[in-house]
Amino acid sequence: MSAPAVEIRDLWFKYLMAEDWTLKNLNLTVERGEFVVLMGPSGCGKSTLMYILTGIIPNMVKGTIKGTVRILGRDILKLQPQEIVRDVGFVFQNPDSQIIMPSVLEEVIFGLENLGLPPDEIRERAEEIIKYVGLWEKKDLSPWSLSAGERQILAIASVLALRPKVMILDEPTSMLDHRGTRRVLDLLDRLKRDYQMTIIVVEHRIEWASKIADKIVIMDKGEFVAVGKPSEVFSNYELIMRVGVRPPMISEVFYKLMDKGVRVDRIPVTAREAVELIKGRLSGGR
Ligand SMILES: Nc1ncnc2c1ncn2[C@@H]1O[C@H](COP(=O)(O)OP(=O)(O)OP(=O)(O)O)[C@@H](O)[C@H]1O
Repeated sequence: MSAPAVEIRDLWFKYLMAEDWTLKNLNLTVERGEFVVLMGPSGCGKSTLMYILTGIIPNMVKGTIKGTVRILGRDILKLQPQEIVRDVGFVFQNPDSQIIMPSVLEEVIFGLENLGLPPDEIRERAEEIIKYVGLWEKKDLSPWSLSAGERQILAIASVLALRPKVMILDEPTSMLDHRGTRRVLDLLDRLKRDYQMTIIVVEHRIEWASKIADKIVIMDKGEFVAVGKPSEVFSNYELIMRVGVRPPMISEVFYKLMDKGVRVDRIPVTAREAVELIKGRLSGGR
């Protein structure tokens, strides 16, 4: 039986100069092909966890770590960054921090050159991925002539070209306008559909997350306080309110109905689920 995509066991982390633990006793299993959305208030430790999953901690940022983190069965706390990038792709909040080459095509080629592939194969792979993400018309342009959303798509394409088995994205839409956000989220939808890639993304767009996520992980003060399907996590009204994560709008409507004394069998997380619930109730009442 193959190992899960990610296994985090009893993970604790404290930054070098910090007094308190930033991550406290984290445990999580992400199966291959799962789409996980990580949420939580600012400063709760989301980026810190992403840095551990990608090897930035402990290779570039130091601190005290306890516990184990296995990706595809390998203990990544013991691996060098170049060994980790074989399996794990990382996309930062700010796409501009990853761009260095003068054209879109060269940018994607640049990352592939480190893999030691024959030049023809590098070009083929780069062209294929640029077409897939919809930047073909712009392949010869400077990355700096693209919109911020397109630059983030380019950053994702450069990582995808390396064919990672696990993609980690830390708030990839936080610097984008509505249109840029839409493009990035649509691309993540397609990656899930077309490649069943294991994806862990920090993202606050709750309506989108509720539709796409296999698993939602809610973090608060360095701990995982809820892990489960969107419907399980958002049905926990008290917890959602305590942590201060905004639930899907449709869930909020049903919380309010509950407050008014209406019997609610289950909290829906999408409009479609709500329609089914209401339809069931109306036809049952006839
Ligand atoms: N290099 C560092 N040294 C010491 N403390 C740090 C360091 N980097 C982050 N922290 C602290 O660790 C805690 C968690 O930060 P982190 O960036 O992981 O949170 P986050 O949930 O990603 O926040 P945000 O949503 O605002 O990006 C914060 O209290 C932060 O101040």
